[in-house]
Amino acid sequence: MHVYSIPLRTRFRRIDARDGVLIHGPAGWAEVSPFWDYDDVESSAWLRAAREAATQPNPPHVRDRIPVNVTVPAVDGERARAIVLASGGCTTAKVKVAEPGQSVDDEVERLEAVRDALGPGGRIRIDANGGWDVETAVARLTVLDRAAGGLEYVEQPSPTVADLAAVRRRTSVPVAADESIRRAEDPYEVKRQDAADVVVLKVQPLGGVRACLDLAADIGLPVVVSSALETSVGLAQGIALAAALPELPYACGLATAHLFTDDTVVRPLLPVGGSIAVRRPVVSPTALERTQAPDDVAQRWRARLDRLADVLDVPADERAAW
Ligand SMILES: O=C(O)CCC(=O)C1=CC=C[C@@H](O)[C@@H]1C(=O)O
Ligand SMILES: [Mg+2]
Repeated sequence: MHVYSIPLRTRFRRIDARDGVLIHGPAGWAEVSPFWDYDDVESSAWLRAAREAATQPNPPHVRDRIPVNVTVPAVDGERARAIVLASGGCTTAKVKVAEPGQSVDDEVERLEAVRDALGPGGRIRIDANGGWDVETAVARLTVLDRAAGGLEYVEQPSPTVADLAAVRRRTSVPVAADESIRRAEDPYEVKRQDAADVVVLKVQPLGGVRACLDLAADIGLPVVVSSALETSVGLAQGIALAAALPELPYACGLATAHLFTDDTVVRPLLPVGGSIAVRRPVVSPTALERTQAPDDVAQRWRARLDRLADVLDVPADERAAW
């Protein structure tokens, strides 16, 4: 197994460096990188996804390239513009909003800059990570929809499924559910409450590519595959899911290798012409050496991985092979 620690180019999700574990199995390398604020039971889904990737081949794919969005963190207008222009041809941008400590003016500036960089034909979606109450969301969406020159959708404007349903009834901007799917006890509640137009699926938190394919088939809503802010080893599972889905009407949030200063593979999964080629990237010994976590971080991960393996009752011989 390999424990990595890689600085991010810009602070994202209130973290400056990302760390996690790569485990090895008969089908290749796989990533386990639950955020540190997730408990062991929630994080065990991430290990379930990695065990699938390490032991089973990817399901058959129906497309060879995955259209992706550029992800724009909560940066100023100038940085936002530069990120879009350096995105590898992405014509859809996902812009972070509702960042603690920032104002609506910061968001307007960011969205105007992204629109300017994309041109009139580009698509802009925003992600509030559940940061607004319903009233704030409804008011903010009017302003931000105008600043962006039209929003494709808003991802998780408010925390609960009932909130999403309420926002959705009061705005013309389509609503996407992210945390209400990947952190929910019952992801189908979104469908039952008519709370979203789109669902965001992330392979690690939802327990693997096959679990996501089943969820997509059963929930009956359009799907966007997004990353969990992973190295290219983890991203490859998102790519595998996006490649296997029968329908893929939107660009996916899988262009996040750009947010990292380094990667665990020879050729990171980065977009060219706005899409990422479907392939499993090759882990290289030199990349592993470069991204090796300091001892204290590595020890914390080894202990955490053991606890997650206990939750899933992983046999000793399988653990030893990691
Ligand atoms: O969807 C994307 O464009 C990139 C991935 C992304 O935004 C996220 C990855 C991981 C954790 C989250 O805070 C965040 C999200 O909420 O979608
Ligand atoms: Mg999100």
